[in-house]
Amino acid sequence: MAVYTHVPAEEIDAFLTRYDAGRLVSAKGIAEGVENSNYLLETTGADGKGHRYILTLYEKRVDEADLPFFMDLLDHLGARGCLVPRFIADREGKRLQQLSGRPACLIEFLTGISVTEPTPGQARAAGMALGELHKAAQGFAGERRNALDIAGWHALAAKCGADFDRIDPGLGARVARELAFLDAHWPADLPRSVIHADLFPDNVLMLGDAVTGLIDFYFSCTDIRAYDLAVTHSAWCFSNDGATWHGARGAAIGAGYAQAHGLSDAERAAFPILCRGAALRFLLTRAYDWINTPADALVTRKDPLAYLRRLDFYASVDAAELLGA
Ligand SMILES: Nc1ncnc2c1ncn2[C@@H]1O[C@H](COP(=O)(O)OP(=O)(O)O)[C@@H](O)[C@H]1O
Ligand SMILES: N[C@@H](CCOP(=O)(O)O)C(=O)O
Repeated sequence: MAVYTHVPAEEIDAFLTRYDAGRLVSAKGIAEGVENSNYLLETTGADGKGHRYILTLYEKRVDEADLPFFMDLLDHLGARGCLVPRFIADREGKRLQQLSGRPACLIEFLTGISVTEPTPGQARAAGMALGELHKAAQGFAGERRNALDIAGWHALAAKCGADFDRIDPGLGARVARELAFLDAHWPADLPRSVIHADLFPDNVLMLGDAVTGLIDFYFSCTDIRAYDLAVTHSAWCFSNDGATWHGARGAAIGAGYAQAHGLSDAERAAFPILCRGAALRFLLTRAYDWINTPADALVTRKDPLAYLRRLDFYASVDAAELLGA
């Protein structure tokens, strides 16, 4: 669940008076998500016809100073046809507010559901949506360093230290070996751009095979563009526990991305290494959370070993296996 800050309905109703959004009809905490507190709001709407919004309160992991980057990025992408939610400005033009002591924003609600077992058709649509996002991101002037780059992985691994082996005996040594491999082989000259960096199925809203929204840009940053495809591949092409590889989804994601954006020979050749990096990144953040989240916390911890299984798979295959011939 992800409602860390509980906001009384009266306070949300008063908050809404700053906007042309109507009066509050209902506010429901959203269980999905792990980073922020999210509410689904129903209001009477400025026109009395009823309207839905997302209210997000930013918790400790999102730095308030980064919010203008995310807001400008979504404006840029939205203006170029990407289905992304806009941050809504109040009557004074302010998009960032304070609510219950937290930075808070009112955000456009997008329809659609997140799939849990994507079909190849849905994987293809996700690959296309990522390619279109990368195309639309061209010309975006904002930049944000990826805190979870290779240096960030080293820092996280150091913080986990001896605790890795409490998760799985030998995990610390496996992570150290992988970091050494990636230090030696991480590509230095692939094209970089703004990337989403967390395009998991729960961050893609769909109706059937059609993408209706891309959400949760709070990890977006500037990094190797094809690394974003590797992150998406790692999230969409396996069973949740990482034990089963779905090759048809991999080929579909690759085909969708190639159609919408294109993938160079150099990006394709580096793809298995980029996937190893992606798998290690999520293994590390999940391991850190596993170690540091009390077992009785309200948020559900995600299994780091599901990403160790992906990592082992990526270390054993080539690009043709991952993306189709
Ligand atoms: N703009 C939106 N439109 C519709 N639903 C949304 C929107 N933003 C968030 N949600 C819902 O809230 C959930 C959590 O949002 P998310 O941004 O992934 O949270 P977190 O940053 O805490 O991981 C999503 O899985 C989705 O169900
Ligand atoms: N996608 C990450 C965790 C981040 O959660 P999100 O709800 O912000 O996508 C993972 O699965 O480890």
